[in-house]
Amino acid sequence: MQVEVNGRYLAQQLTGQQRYAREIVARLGDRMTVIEPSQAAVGIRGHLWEQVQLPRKMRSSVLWSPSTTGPLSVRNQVVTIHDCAYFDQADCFTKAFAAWYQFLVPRLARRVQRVITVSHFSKSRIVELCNIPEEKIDVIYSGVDSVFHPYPEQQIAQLRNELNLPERYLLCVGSIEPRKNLARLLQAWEIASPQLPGLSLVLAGASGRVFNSVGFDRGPEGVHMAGYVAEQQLPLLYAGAELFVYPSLYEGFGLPVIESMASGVPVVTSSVTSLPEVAGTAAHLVDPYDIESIADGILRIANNRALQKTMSEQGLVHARSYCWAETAQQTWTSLNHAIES
Ligand SMILES: CC(=O)N[C@H]1[C@@H](O[C@@H]2[C@H](O)[C@H](OP(=O)(O)O)[C@@H](O)[C@H](O)[C@H]2O)O[C@H](CO)[C@@H](O)[C@@H]1O
Ligand SMILES: O=c1ccn([C@@H]2O[C@H](COP(=O)(O)OP(=O)(O)O)[C@@H](O)[C@H]2O)c(=O)[nH]1
Repeated sequence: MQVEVNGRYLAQQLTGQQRYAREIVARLGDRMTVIEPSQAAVGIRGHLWEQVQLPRKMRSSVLWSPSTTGPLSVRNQVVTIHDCAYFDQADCFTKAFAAWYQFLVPRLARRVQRVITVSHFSKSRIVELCNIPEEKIDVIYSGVDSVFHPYPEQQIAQLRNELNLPERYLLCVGSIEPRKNLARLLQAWEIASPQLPGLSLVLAGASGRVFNSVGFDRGPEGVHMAGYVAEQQLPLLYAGAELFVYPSLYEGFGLPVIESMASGVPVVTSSVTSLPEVAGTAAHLVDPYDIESIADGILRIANNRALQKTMSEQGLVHARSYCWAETAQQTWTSLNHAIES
């Protein structure tokens, strides 16, 4: 049995949802046919393609939509809904994006055969906001690519040269958008940085059409905005960091947390939404709405080499429980469950 895949993700920049789709398709490719849109199918054109052209291109009986949206006319479908941020954090997105997702996703969730999601936190929000029974949803954790691991200093130094990075840095990776809480991170950095001589903060990620403003254009002094970092460079960027700081307000999973743990870097992240579930006991958790709490988390770890080493070891062990091959296997089981029903 071949499953057809909604390939709208192929026309989008690689962030969390697109990485998820790509990693699973790479492992189940022999059993899947990806229906590809044209490269121009982004934004509204992408949604039109998904609703109108994609159903016409389908041949087999089951469609998997891996990135939260899918065609409403196709009932024989499994959709992976990553989060409900367009409801719970609607202000972080443009009005049009939030309104369309609020209209589309609950209807889609009710129509399709099964729903997959990436954390128990997201499952609870989908049950409530999309009004579907919890038995219809499979929770399947995302994985981490084997390219994320500790690297020798020589290779990291080469990347620092290429990207013109500071010698010693704390890192945050994520789109430049309000949900990632960068404005509070910068305020916390202002409090913490005088006690961290020689350390800079590096922010990696791009802004996007669908997000509201984060409230600043340039990072203040001591903050290096690296822009979108190509995936070939990302493993070294993580591995070179002394600490990963990710005080996000809302995640469905939070791939960068596991990517940095797999890179051997200690993590400070938020105590809300999916992040405590995904980070387990291997990260230091802070209140993302409290600037002092973020600054305190940074200082506790950045100033303590012994704690950094312990957290790095704990993170490396914890990250091993997230594996794309396992994610793909469980996804196939869920798809088969839908096919059989
Ligand atoms: C970085 C970020 O916050 N991503 C969110 C966002 O995803 C964007 C969305 O899927 C866009 O889709 P569309 O073509 O329908 O406008 C993509 O273009 C962007 O590349 C994505 O970043 O919203 C998702 C839904 O809440 C969320 O899961 C994802 O983390
Ligand atoms: O400059 C960047 C910023 C992010 N990413 C990748 O984009 C994904 C972001 O994951 P997240 O779960 O934060 O997804 P989002 O909420 O941004 O969609 C991660 O796999 C990152 O490695 C990347 O390749 N380059």
